[in-house]
Amino acid sequence: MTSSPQAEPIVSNEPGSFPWGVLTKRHPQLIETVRRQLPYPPATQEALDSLLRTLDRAVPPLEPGACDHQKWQDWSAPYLGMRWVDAPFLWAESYFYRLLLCATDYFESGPWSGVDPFAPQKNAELETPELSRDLGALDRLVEAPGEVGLSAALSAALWGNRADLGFRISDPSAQERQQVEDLVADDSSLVPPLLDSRPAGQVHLIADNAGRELVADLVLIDRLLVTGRAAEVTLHLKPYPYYVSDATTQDLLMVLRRMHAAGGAADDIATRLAANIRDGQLRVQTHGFWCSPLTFHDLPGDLTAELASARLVIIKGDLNYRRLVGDAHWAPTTAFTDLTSYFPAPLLALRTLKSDVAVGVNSERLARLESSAPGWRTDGTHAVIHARP
Ligand SMILES: O=P(O)(O)OC[C@H]1O[C@](O)(CO)[C@@H](O)[C@@H]1O
Repeated sequence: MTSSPQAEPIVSNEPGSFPWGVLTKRHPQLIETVRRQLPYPPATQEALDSLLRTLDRAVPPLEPGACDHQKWQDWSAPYLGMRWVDAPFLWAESYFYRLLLCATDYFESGPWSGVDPFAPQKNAELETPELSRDLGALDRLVEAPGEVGLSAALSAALWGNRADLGFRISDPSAQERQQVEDLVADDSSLVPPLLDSRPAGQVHLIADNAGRELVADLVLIDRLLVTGRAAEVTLHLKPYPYYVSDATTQDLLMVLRRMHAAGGAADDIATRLAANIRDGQLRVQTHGFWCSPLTFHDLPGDLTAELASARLVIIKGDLNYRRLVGDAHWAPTTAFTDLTSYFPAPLLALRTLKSDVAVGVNSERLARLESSAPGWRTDGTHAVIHARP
């Protein structure tokens, strides 16, 4: 009998460690940013201040009557009352974002209902020169022939994951650091054979960030549909704001609008995708699970059934990757395929590394990384393409 690999969950109580920095520095900064960027009334400012105060105290319960209170009560019961940094990192981050939405009355009826506290940051990104440059470059990408075009679209979707606003809050220089094109692991050669068995099948893309990353994801989706490599695509978005820049339906609409406004190939792609949404070839879905503090080992039955029929599930970003393999101190040489054998469909993970989890790295590469690039796991310069047929 073979046993599944095991590892200790990542917690944040080691001063100076990456997760410690997220919980003790980034989260307070984020509360400040939200408070500054939107003109919240006094009661909301007080709720945000109160959340800020709890961050170096005990983890508080969700208010009774809050949306999904019972679910969060179940997920949170083991950790309420302990220090934030002693709880599993994955759970603590997720719960922080849930409390932030509570503090800003996101789920309450009233004037602030459904107002995205991260909208100013997301909107600003849509006006950056970097995004304009990405949109302008699409004119060349659409002309690239089959394999070259697919590979360029995959690469753009991979590196688009660097554009993550939460990450930039605590590390503003992250975008200036050079990306390392030599991937830490690269299974991209497995992708064409996975897609090309006939007839074309269903592809699902579990999205990560809005803005630049979502533009790249939409270009990849368009490419798959236009070239007949996917018969239909399902795009999974977050049902509500999460981890600062995670993409919601509202963000999708903003991005499509920005692409239309750019003209050229960007406009053509947005026009095709809007038509695909109208005719059902591109389905946009949200599910509460994507904003839960759980790993994909706990995918609910409806999502498992849906993903099981996919030809390929594309999983974007760092957080989804942590949820896929488990947010634990794996030995980096642990096989990606072993950790993901439970997943109900063939999968492709596109991730730039922005947290400590690392798997599927061969031992020579690992030795080189450890000696020459000590920040490789967390500084956003390195990336992996992992596939499991
Ligand atoms: O947007 P992404 O790629 O999922 O990255 C989010 C990541 O940012 C962090 O919040 C901190 O870098 C990680 O904990 C998380 O995995």
